[in-house]
Amino acid sequence: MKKITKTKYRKLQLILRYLYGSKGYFALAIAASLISTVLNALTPQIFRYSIDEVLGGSGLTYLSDNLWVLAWMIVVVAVASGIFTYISRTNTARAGENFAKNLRDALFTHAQKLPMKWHDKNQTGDIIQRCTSDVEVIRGFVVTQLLEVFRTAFLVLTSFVMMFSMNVKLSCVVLLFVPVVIVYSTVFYKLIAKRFTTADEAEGELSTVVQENATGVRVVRAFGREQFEMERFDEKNDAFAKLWIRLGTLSGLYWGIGDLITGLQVVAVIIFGVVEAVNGSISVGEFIAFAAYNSTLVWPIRGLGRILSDMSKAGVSFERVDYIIRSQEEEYGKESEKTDGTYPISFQHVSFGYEEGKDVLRDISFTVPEGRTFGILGGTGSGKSTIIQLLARLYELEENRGGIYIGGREIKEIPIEELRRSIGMVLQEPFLYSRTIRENIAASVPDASLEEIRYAARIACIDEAIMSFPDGYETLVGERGVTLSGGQKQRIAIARMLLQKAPIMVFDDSLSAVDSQTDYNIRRALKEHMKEATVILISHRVTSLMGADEIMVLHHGQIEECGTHEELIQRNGIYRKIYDIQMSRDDREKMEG
Ligand SMILES: Nc1ncnc2c1ncn2[C@@H]1O[C@H](COP(=O)(O)OP(=O)(O)OP(=O)(O)O)[C@@H](O)[C@H]1O
Repeated sequence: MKKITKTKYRKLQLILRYLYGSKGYFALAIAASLISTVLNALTPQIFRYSIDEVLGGSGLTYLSDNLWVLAWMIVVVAVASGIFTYISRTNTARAGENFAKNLRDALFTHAQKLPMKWHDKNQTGDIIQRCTSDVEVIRGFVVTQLLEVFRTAFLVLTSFVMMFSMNVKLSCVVLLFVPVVIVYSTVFYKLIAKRFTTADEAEGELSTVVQENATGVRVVRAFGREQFEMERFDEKNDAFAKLWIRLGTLSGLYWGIGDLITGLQVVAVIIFGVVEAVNGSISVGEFIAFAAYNSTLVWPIRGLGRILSDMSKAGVSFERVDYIIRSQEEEYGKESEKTDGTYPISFQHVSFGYEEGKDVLRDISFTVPEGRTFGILGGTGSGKSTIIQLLARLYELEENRGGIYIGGREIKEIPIEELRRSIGMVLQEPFLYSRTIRENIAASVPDASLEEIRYAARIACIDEAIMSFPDGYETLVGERGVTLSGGQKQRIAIARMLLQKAPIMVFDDSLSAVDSQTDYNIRRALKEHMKEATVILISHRVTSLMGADEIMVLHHGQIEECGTHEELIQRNGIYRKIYDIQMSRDDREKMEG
């Protein structure tokens, strides 16, 4: 029970937090809705007067002679009620849209700050769904259901006050049905909530399949996996449809039983009302007004069930959205004394595993003096990328598992933005936005001039290729623009990183898609123009690394050898073996000569 109250409180907190900028609209919507409810409650009283006082001829001669006054009263009440309903609806829509916008903003911003470990655990399709359809469900809850709860509670209160003022016995008959409807709604509320969670999860899985196939369309085609993927989609689609059919069946049952209860309530009011009227305890006008109140009550109370069931959906969506909001952001890093302006890198006895008990790096120690180039060579899965992910704190090093230092400061002590600003990275699989080439290169420095952009592109040996496109640097990348080769993408990513002018530069196998000659040209240009940077070069290719000041050979997460190219060649170990395999005699002569 305590837990339920706590989660309900949490939901309320969530709503209030993101209602900023729309509380006024919301308050106005509630006020207008309440006024319109009171106005609606007046109409049966006008009927009652018309019947008892005018038709019954028991007095109020002015009204008997001027029936049009009553007609006008009904019209005025209806128009006023309409105006207030309009005010309520428009303000509700404003409040709802504003709320949804705030929530989407918060989710997007928060998701940007969540650690890589979190992203590894959560599927993209599911995250997208939480940020879109779940937000919509919550918006619906705030806009419609929450307001409806206020309105229903007020309507029930007003109607019962009116009914009790006319006939207590008959009012008690109506009152008896209220708990029945509420109990039955709550039972369904629980059942529907459970099925909705399953259906929502299935939707997440379906979105993931669609998203994977859309992004990996080339792989699917290249491997002729269309049939397999279609079957996989059909399976998920079937499961999803079945869940919604089951949900529909349950809803059908809910509405059917609801109709039955409503029918019984109306019948009970008619039977008891007629008996009371025959006994003379209620006038005809009162009976008709009573029936009118009863019928205005029936739907909101029935609606209460719908609201509760919708609330159950919203409850699930709240949990799903809250899961993102509650997830811990990356640690920002403590404010410490400023850097001394140097950027040597040092790893001291670093061990790391993505999962507990499965270390992918074991006792790694090395130092890269400032302005030097450090090469890392190793087979796939040997832990090369992990080293740089730890350096940029994309993954956190656990306590007592070694230390990573830049300029003598442990990286945990460096504010994360400062740390990442000082490390320029070109990742193994470069990501380019569907924007122009200029915008893609300038992503690291949005206000860079075209001249600066072109300078970076020249070092990355891509300027010429870009200029050969009809739109040059304004060429669009991606689906609506040019399709770039893997090597072109890599070089654009290199230019983007160079523009950042970071004191540390990391190339994670980022020249793998360019030919040996271009690889060589880029490295030469880099050496010439970026003399001061501390560079980490990761590669499978010995030729890419042989110019480095020091080379570390990784094998299954451990350091196998370390030294300059010449030292490693002379040592006759694994480096020498790789060198011999990779280089044909001709190549060797070309490189050495
Ligand atoms: N996000 C992750 N979650 C779990 N395991 C991971 C993750 N990233 C990498 N690994 C595992 O860690 C090990 C080292 O991976 P890493 O990417 O550092 O290797 P690598 O040397 O860069 O390989 P490659 O040259 O193929 O890129 C691999 O066994 C890999 O499966």
